[in-house]
Amino acid sequence: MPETILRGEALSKTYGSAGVEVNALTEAAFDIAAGEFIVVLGPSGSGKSTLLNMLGGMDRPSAGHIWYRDRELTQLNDVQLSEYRKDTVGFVFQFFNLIPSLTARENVALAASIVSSPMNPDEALSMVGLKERSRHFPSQLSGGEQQRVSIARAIVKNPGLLLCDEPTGALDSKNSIAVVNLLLEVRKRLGCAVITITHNAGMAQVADRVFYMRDGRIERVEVNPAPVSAEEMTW
Ligand SMILES: Nc1ncnc2c1ncn2[C@@H]1O[C@H](COP(=O)(O)OP(=O)(O)OP(=O)(O)O)[C@@H](O)[C@H]1O
Repeated sequence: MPETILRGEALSKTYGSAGVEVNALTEAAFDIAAGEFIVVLGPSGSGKSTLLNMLGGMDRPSAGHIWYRDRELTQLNDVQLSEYRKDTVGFVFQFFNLIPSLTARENVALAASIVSSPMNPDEALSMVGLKERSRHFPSQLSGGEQQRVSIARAIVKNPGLLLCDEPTGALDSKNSIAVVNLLLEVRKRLGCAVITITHNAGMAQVADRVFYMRDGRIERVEVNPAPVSAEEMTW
């Protein structure tokens, strides 16, 4: 039985002050195992990003508890939470967020330079199939290639957790399938849990489990009895 690495208990997040409060997340509870691939689906405003922000230590819940392995994130001080974000969590964003003045390799090497046990940047770029493009700047790469560099930047940390916010949102179907394929490959090679928000319900076909969110709640969780490969997905 794979080890549970993330656990949430009665997790809630309220934004705003009295009178104009938004309950972005309400009493979310979950267990996520090492190596699991979780897809989070839900309408706009249903709380997907809020949930991801809590898991990545980018924000703190208003109530409830989160554990990463045996550390309760909700008990960490700001410095400890920043260490957790830096060393444990890889982030992949919709619009890549690469530093335009740095080459692909420099973007990856910069991430490697600030963590405690990084992978070799060239190895990370090889894993995403971009070793030969390592001297290119982001503007010299296609969207799909930029997203692969951003995945290399996330995995060079050797993260226990890879959090993706609409990783295919800016890509065409061919590049989207390639990115999903890569996320599955990374999960297999590194054994990290992958949690990805998407508006493309097709991605649910590759997931181990799908979290369906609505009005700030994890409305239901479905186990996928037969996850398919990225190539078999209908996009
Ligand atoms: N910093 C904030 N201040 C105030 N309200 C916020 C803040 N962040 C999110 N919200 C509100 O919380 C609710 C959930 O937002 P969230 O961004 O988590 O939804 P989402 O499912 O990720 O949406 P989308 O698919 O559009 O990105 C929304 O009503 C949103 O307006």
